[in-house]
Amino acid sequence: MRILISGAGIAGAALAGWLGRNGCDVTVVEKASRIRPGGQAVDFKGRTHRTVLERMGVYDDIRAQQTSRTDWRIVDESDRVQAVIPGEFIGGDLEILRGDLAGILHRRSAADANYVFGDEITALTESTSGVEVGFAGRPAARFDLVIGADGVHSAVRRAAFGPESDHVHPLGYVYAVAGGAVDLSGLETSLPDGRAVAYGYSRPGRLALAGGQKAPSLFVFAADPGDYDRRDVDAQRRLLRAAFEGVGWRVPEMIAAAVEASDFYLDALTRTRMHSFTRGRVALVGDAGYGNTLGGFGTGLALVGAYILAGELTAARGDHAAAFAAYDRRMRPLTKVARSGNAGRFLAPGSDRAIRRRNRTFTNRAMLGTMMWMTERFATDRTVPDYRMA
Ligand SMILES: Cc1cc2nc3c(=O)[nH]c(=O)nc-3n(C[C@H](O)[C@H](O)[C@H](O)COP(=O)(O)OP(=O)(O)OC[C@H]3O[C@@H](n4cnc5c(N)ncnc54)[C@H](O)[C@@H]3O)c2cc1C
Repeated sequence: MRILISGAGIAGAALAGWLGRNGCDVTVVEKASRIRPGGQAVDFKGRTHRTVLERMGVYDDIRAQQTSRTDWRIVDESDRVQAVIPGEFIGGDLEILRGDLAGILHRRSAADANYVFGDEITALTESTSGVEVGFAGRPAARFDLVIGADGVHSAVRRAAFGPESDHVHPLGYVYAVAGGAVDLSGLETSLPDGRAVAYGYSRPGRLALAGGQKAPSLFVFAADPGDYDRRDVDAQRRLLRAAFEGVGWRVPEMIAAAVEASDFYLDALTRTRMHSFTRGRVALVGDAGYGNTLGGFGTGLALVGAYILAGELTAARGDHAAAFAAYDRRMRPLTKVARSGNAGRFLAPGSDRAIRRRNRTFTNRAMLGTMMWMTERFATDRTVPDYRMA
C-alpha cells in the first residue's frame, strides 16, 4: 500500500514507523523544514500508554530523556506558596519535552519512511482506486490512503472533512510556549484575571545547563483566536507582551526572553470534535482528529491512535474500509477524554475565588488521589489489542 502521511509530529512519525516496518510504502510530508523542536513537557499515564511505548520499542529511550517531573509550586506575585501540585499529577508516569520525543520518534522511523520536508498538500481528489494528491512544491502523486497527522490546524481535515470551524472549537484561552531565561523548576503563578505563567521542566540533573540552554516557559491567558493573526508572529509577540503588561514577579524577565526566542509558539486552546475520524480513503490521527490543547492526554492519545490505526491496517491486509471502521470504533471511547475539559480554566482561573478553589483542590490529598485514580481508570487503563506488528 502506498500511504501518504501529512505531518511529521508525534502522531505522524509514530505511524510512519509502524506502517513502514509492516510492509507499507510510506511518504511523510512535513510543512516545516525539519522535525519541529520546541514545546513544553508532554506525558504518559497508565497501562495503555506504557504498553504502546514498549511495543514501539521507545520506552527506554524516553526514560533516558525524561524530565525531572518536579512538583509544581503555585505562588502568588510575592512568591508565597499557595499550593503544591505533585509532579506525578502534572507529569504522569513518564514525562519528556515534546521536542525530545519528536526527535526519538523520527529517528526510530527514519529508515522506514520517505520523509519530505518543506512541502504540504494543496488538494485531495479521491476516486475508487486511490487519492490524487496535489502538493505545493512537487508534482501531484497518487496514493492508496492519505492520513492527516498534521495537528490542530490539519490541512487534510480541511480538504476531506470541511472547514476547520466545523470541527475545532476555541476554549477562550490562548497559550504561548517559548525558551526561557529563568532557572526555576515547576513553578507557576496565577494572576486573578485569567492569566498564568509556568516555568520549569528540565531533564534530571540538568536544570541550569552549562551551555545556557533553558527550559521553556508556558503562558496562558484569556483571549479569542480572533484577537490575532495565525500567520503574523510579530503580532503574536505583541499580544503576549500586552497580555502580561504590568505584571510583577519574574514575568518581565520571562516575557523578554520568550519574545526573543526562535521557538516562540502561540495558539488558541481548542478542542477538536469529529463525528468520524475517517472518510473514504482518508483518516485522521492525533490532534487533527481528537486534540484538546494542554489537556494532558494529546500525546498519549496520538501514540495510541497511531498504534491502533497501523494495527488495524496491518490486520485487515489491504481492506482499508474494514480497518478504518475498526479504528473509528476503537478510538471513540479512548478519545472521550479529549472531547471535554478546558485546561485554561485550571491553568488560568479567571478570579481570585476560582484560584482559591483550584488551589484548595490541590492541597486536599484525598481529592487529588481520587482525580488521579479516575484519570487512570477511565482514560489510560484500557486494553489495546496486540496486533503483533514488527
Ligand atoms: C511546536 C509545537 C509545540 C507544542 N507544544 C506543546 C506543549 O507544550 N504541550 C502540549 O501538550 N502539546 C504541545 N504541542 C502539541 C502536541 O505535540 C500534540 O498535542 C500531541 O503530541 C499530538 O501530536 P500530533 O502529532 O497530533 O500534532 P503535532 O505534534 O502538533 O504535529 C503536527 C505536525 O504537522 C505539521 N503540519 C502542520 N500543518 C501541516 C501541513 N499543512 N502539511 C504538513 N505538515 C503540517 C506540523 O509542523 C507538525 O510537525 C506542540 C506541538 C507543536 C507542533
